[in-house]
Amino acid sequence: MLRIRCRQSRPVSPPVVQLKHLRNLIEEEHFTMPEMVQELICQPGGLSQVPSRFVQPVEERPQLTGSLEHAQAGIPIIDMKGVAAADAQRREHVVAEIARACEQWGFFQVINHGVAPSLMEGFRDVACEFFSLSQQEKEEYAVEPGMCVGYGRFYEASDGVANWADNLILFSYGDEHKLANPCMPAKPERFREIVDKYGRSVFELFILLMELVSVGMGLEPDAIAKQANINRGTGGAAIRTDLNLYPPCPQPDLVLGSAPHADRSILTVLQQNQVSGLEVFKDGNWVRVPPIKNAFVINLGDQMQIMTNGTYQSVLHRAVTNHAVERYSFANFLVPADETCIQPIGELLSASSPPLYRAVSFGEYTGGNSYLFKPLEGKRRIDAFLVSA
Ligand SMILES: O=C(O)CCC(=O)C(=O)O
Ligand SMILES: [Fe+2]
Repeated sequence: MLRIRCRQSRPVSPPVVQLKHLRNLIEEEHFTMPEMVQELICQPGGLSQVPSRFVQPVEERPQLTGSLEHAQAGIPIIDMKGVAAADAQRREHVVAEIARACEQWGFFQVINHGVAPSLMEGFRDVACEFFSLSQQEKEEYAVEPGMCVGYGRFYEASDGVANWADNLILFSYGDEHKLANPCMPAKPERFREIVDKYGRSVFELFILLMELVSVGMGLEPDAIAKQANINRGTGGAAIRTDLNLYPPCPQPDLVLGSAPHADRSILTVLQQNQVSGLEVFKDGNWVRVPPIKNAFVINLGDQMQIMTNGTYQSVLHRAVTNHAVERYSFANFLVPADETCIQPIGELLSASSPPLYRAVSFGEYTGGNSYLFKPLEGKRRIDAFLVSA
């Protein structure tokens, strides 16, 4: 595993000024330099206490031992081997397993999913190499005003509690897939090439997953993709990829790497390194998702909950940190074009099963990505789109 290099801290350094844009976007009244966590922990003499802006209120703090007790509670692990081939029996079996996982968990892991292990490893390597660049080099790709991609601290809440995480956000597939975007790192050397390959391969997995979920609901294989207007290469659908770095934390029981949230995507496909930290809220407990090498963690996003008219739910999850070693996660979010209208699939509706959610364009749903910079109004945005709301 690549280690993060600590650089000398730089009390005043011109490149950091670029991060001022972040602050403009979050409209803080008082200017406080958003410092990357990676820099924070590299202070001379080390960091023994986390700054107060990272400290969660008591009720939100992770019960790290409690979470571990539930570690074996069993997020389903589904072997997708052979499912893309013409083996009807195998496909039926996997469809049933996915349907059960969607119903009971909203989360599952997949192995033998079709994305080559060497490509997953290549992606992990370039992502870790990016975070190992000097602060100055990384900040060449700092988020720009009005943009939702680049290097920064996207979920830094202006009046909430900050996540113990640094992020690099990019589009790895689709019309928005701008390899030429100035915020798309050109370093390390193979970064763009690997992101491009990875994005294409993960997109194929998304298509396959949507088919299997559709069939499991008794729908045509393309029902979900059609409803969300997801097509290969056209239509504005995209994969947004968040590269999350959670540096080791001196007080992991006080902070969260990622505060509880549900994803706003259709589906999320996440790769994590061999350090656990992802937790899913299930029956009142936080359940740890154990890392499995070259597996993907799949979860249903809010758009899936709307399209399935609530049959499947997007589930709250969070990331916790630890004091010993950095954790990485790379989350790919399948998102429709902003103008795509998301609504419950007609075939799932009847007189006894009326639409629970109103039709909403994805752009309206995300509110122009303002959620990247503002604290959540409650954890479940989806509730605002209930017909009864
Ligand atoms: O780090 C993780 O495992 C979770 C990240 C996550 O939930 C997200 O990026 O939406
Ligand atoms: Fe998430």
